Amino acid sequence: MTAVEERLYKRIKNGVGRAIADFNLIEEGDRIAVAVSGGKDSYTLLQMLEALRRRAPVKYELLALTIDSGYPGFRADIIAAHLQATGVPYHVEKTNHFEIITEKRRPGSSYCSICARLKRGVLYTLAQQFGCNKLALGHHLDDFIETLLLNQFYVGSLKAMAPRMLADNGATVVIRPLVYVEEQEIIPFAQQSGFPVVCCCCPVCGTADLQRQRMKKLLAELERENPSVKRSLLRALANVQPRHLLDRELQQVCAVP
Ligand SMILES: Nc1ncnc2c1ncn2[C@@H]1O[C@H](COP(=O)(O)OP(=O)(O)OP(=O)(O)O)[C@@H](O)[C@H]1O
Repeated sequence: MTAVEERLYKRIKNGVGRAIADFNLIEEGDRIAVAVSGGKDSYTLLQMLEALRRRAPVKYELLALTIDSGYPGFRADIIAAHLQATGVPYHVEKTNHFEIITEKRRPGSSYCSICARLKRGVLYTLAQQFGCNKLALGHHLDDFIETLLLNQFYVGSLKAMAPRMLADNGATVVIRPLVYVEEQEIIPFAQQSGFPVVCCCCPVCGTADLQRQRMKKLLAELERENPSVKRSLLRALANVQPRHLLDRELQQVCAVP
């Protein structure tokens, strides 16, 4: 590793360590399922959690989980070979999601959201089946703030993502240890690490989610004027001033007598 590569590796690892500490993401005895899609983010997540595990005073175990949704051309074998090489135990689950979505999707409904919902359900089930109390997902800082903006611009709600939350199944704790890591750190890291990134091969791969693309573009424009705009938006999520919002339920909580 060159000095520059080493610095990037340490910066990402420190960011993950900080998130773990700030949000109590990992505790003694945890068995964590790491959702690995074959994309740069979840490969990075797995590498960081495994590097930290080897030195952590807290004992925890990892299991990598990959869902093969059945899209023709999806190279689950490439992911499996990589996971095998990392030494982390893993499981690849083949599903018939492609068939289900093709048959059941109503015209106009979002392909990505149905696909993500189906995958999430299987990930929760598998985590429980394999005795994992937590599920780690590869969402990073940009995902958090793009979601924050999307919800404000298009949904009318003030919410982003949770770094730690109890899943709908009431049993699995979902964690997002890359919350402090920017996508522009992950891209060169994935390249320098030689991760075998594979395409999900779904029919809308790379063309979907135009609103998210719009947010990315907007943030890139703003960043040219203010290079710390993304960090500022992330800080805003940790610095909520309920008295200066319009939510009437919150107003009752903070009501001035
Ligand atoms: N097929 C899959 N198998 C296992 N986990 C998945 C799969 N698809 C998505 N995930 C999990 O959900 C997270 C968010 O999914 P999304 O499709 O938004 O991926 P992404 O932002 O492109 O990230 P990545 O680079 O890891 O694919 C991923 O980082 C990963 O942890």
